[in-house]
Amino acid sequence: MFCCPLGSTIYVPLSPSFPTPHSSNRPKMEALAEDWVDDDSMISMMQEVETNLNLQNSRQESETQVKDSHREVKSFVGHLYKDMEPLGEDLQQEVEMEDKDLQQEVETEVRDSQQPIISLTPEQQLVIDLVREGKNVFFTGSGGTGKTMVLQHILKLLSERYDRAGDVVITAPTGIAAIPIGGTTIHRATGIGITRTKKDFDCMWTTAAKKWRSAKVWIIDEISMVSAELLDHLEQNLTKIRTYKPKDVPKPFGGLQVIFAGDFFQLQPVPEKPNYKLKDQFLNRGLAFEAAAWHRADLQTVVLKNIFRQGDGHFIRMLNDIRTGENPAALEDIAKQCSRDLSVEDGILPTVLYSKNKDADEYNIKKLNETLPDEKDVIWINPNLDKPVVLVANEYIRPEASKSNYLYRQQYDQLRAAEFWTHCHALENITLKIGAQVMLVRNMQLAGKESDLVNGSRGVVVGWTSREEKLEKITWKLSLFRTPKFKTNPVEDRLLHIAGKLSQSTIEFIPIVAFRNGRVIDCDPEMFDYQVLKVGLCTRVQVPLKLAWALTIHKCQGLTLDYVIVNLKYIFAEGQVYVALSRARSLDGLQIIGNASRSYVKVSPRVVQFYKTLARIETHPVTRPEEGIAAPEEETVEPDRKHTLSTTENPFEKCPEEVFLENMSPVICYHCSKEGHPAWACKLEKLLRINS
Ligand SMILES: Nc1ncnc2c1ncn2[C@@H]1O[C@H](COP(=O)(O)OP(=O)(O)OP(=O)(O)O)[C@@H](O)[C@H]1O
Repeated sequence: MFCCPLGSTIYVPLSPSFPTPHSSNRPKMEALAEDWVDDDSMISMMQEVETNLNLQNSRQESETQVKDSHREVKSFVGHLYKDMEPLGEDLQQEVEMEDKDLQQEVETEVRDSQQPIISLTPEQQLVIDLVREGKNVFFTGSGGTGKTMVLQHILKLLSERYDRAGDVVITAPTGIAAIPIGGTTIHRATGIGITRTKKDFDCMWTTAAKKWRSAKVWIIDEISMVSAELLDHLEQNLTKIRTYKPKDVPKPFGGLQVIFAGDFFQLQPVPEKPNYKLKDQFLNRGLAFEAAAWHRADLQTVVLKNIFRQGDGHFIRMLNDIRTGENPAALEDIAKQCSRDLSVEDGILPTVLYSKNKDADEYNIKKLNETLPDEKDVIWINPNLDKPVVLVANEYIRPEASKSNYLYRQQYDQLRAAEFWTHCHALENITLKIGAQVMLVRNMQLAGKESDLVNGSRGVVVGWTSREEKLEKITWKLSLFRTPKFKTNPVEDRLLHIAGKLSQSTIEFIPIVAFRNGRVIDCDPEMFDYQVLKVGLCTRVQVPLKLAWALTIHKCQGLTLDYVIVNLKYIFAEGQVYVALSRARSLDGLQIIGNASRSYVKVSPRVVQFYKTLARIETHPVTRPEEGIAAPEEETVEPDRKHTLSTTENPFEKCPEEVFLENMSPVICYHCSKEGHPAWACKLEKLLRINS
């Protein structure tokens, strides 16, 4: 017995009856049942919703859509299975003789269906254990130590523990960082919008107070880009919002469990320029660890030490020198080794990283316009397809409340307004043509090292295959698979999974992409999901590609790039050189252009000081890590305060001042820039001085 591989729920399309903010050129949307939901129940649900929403005009249209799409799914699957009788041994041999290539493809499918298993390092496991114990946690580490991956494990754990919408608030300072973890920007989650003055934080009371009162956990990824001033203002408001009974004792963050992840040696918040016309201007100053709120939170700190992105110890050491600023000349050393031009391998050009958006955008458009396919590299299936093809995504919204119409509408509106639609890494429209330089925007989870295609893997469009042709191929592979030779179920699952994704997309032509590791694959439309806990799911179905002639350094934070040119022109920010260089997997795939002066390596002394202090307060796992390549020791200071999993100490409960005294050394006032006191105490200090 077979079932459609995508689950068992109903997708509601973003249709004209529920206009979206950006629906202008979206194709006609289909509603598709993923499993065998009978037509009548689905239609009656749609009827109910629409009657209540006074959308009678669209009723007939939706009904037809539902019927059409059901018919489509059924005929689609029927089509796949019509030739599914197992082939006899003779016929099988004949097939093998006739079509070795196809046979190989099937074998690849078998291999790809075996998912690699990732085992966590002790430090990564420790983070998860501390979160499970309900501790406030900050975990950090160089680029590529698995911070994002650990967050994904944490999210899984928390989704099992909490079952109400809004229990876990997942945020990051930018949309680009928030979307991959299924989160939203801090400004949006707290309802403060664009903050120009301190008064703007009052919006939290009107827009988000109810939500924050019932929240249990707050996650912030890329914490290095959150300013101390922002964190303090939010924490003060949160504490007030959540301490509403007179007898309640105020707790840090109003008693929320907070989880912060990030690397302060990477990109930092941009302070606002003072505008003296604005009264009480919000200036976005300081780094998060300088906030009073940080110290109040009594964070358990874990430093992830094993780097997985790069495999070459020498490169890792040089990157670390640049990261910590210990040896800025390492930039010149890398530049010496990487100043040669990277060769064009199988038509794949390296991605150029620019500091400025304008440079990256201009370069991408110029290159797309210039690109003419090199005949020998092209797999032609339709000569007209040397023209650019615009691939338009299909988008679906799936609210969770299917019983209450009022709630359904509320959830629908919430999902429709999600930032996901603007920040999803797969674009609403993408224009490609043969020869276009592209990169993956999601991990392909294929087995074996050589098949490792991840978010950031570079390739070139070498041809197109039609959806029709693809479906025929899948049918053929399924029939081959069902011979005694290929018995394992994962292959069937995988093929049906691909078929399921195709059924959710109206994209007619699918790009064939040759990647640097030699794999040539059809980049089928993928489902990009964005789950709002207990509210529902937004899904964009699009090919997982984006143009990759150029990117900005800010947009590549978090990516692994295997073929990259770093343009050092206009490098301006602290941590920017490190972020750019640490995207590369190896020196072989890295080129540096521009004057590689050590003066470009900018590292904040406050960050250096902070990481020195961390060596004293970090929590250590009971055993030492064994996997990955250990980053060079950042620090020679012997840890004098080792915490283990059994630590129960909570200094804040004893006396807040003691916490500040213990951690005094990194505290710098973002208000007056002096060391030794947090900003909120600054005014107090001035007063004391005047009084004395
Ligand atoms: N325990 C592990 N075993 C194998 N691979 C791992 C492990 N942890 C992380 N990785 C891999 O290392 C790569 C980098 O991980 P990830 O992007 O989570 O790092 P990061 O610390 O968030 O990097 P950055 O700071 O640059 O954003 C990913 O491909 C991830 O799958």
